[in-house]
Amino acid sequence: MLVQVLRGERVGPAPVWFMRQAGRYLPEYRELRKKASSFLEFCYTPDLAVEATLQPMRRYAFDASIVFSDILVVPHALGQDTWFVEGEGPRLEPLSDPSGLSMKGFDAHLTPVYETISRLREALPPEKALLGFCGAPWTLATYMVAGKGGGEQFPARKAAARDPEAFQAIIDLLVEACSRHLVAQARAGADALQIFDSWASALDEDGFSRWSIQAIGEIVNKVRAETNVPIIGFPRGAGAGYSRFVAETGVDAVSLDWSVPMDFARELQQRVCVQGNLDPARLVAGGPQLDAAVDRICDGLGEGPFVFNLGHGISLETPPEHVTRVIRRVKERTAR
Ligand SMILES: Cc1c2[nH]c(c1CCC(=O)O)Cc1[nH]c(c(CCC(=O)O)c1C)Cc1[nH]c(c(CCC(=O)O)c1C)Cc1[nH]c(c(C)c1CCC(=O)O)C2
Repeated sequence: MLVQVLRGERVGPAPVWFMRQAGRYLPEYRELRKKASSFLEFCYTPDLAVEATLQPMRRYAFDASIVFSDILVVPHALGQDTWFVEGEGPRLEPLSDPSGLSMKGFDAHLTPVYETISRLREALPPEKALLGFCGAPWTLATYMVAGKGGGEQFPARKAAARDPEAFQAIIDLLVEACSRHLVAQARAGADALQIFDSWASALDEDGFSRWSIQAIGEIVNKVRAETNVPIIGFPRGAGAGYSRFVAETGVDAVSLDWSVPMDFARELQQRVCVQGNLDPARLVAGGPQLDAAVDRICDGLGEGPFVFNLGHGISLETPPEHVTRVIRRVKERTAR
């Protein structure tokens, strides 16, 4: 069902899944997480990654499942030292010379992710879609250059402005790597793919054209040449830039952050399927304001091709029962 909707059909009730639907807000994940000494080891252990992916599918009536992995497995597979500090987030050895990175050994490094996907495709009922994903080149580059997240991605913006040719070389390598990674996920059994440009918001207009739209457009072309699975783009915080993103990248669907106004979302929906865009803070807070926000999104977008989702990843603080309540409400509100 998710796949038809991403291709532009309107089906009722709307499919629902949540970005980061697996993970630390679930007690069963926190328990499972103890079985690996590091987060990356967890991601590269198919038994654990399969189980973490399935946990929210057992608890909730989600229509789609997203493979448990991380966007930073790509720089790691290219040879950049990458690790996660508990309670802080990702750390990488800041990239000084991209010539140290290479595609050699890339596929072998990521084999556990593909094995996780093929096992998941077998374990999930056929009506539940399985999503593969990658980070967009710009977002990956922000972590690779700075060695961590945060700070409005100043180090990467500075690097791109100072030496665009050198920065382009990093982006080109990432276009190649992300395309390979997405195609391999589709071949392993992913029914749809999402490209997370989580830090698109940090770019000015020229930067957005070159580092987000152009790079993602190239990935879309490369992936389309090899598979026909639908592709969702998520240029988080792109604002008015969402229009050009939709027109120029060729994505099948666009995921909207919570700042996108409803009228604008409906305009975008004339061209592609839209996904979104509940503020994760509303999901944490719960109560009548949550119901009202869910209704507003369903009523505004439910008539066209639409996937209900959050405007960004689920918060750690989310009470699990609020998720049940939202899914039920979306199903009622978008039924026909
Ligand atoms: C920017 C980004 C990252 N990773 C991801 C993005 C893009 C989406 C977004 O913007 O949030 C994507 C991602 N990361 C993870 C998933 C799969 C799980 C799912 O969606 O259900 C997905 C799709 C697991 C994860 N990735 C991470 C965790 C938490 C670590 C742990 O459980 O030990 C999980 C479950 C760690 C991670 N990974 C990353 C950060 C910044 C962090 C630290 C912040 C945090 O802890 O939430 C990089």
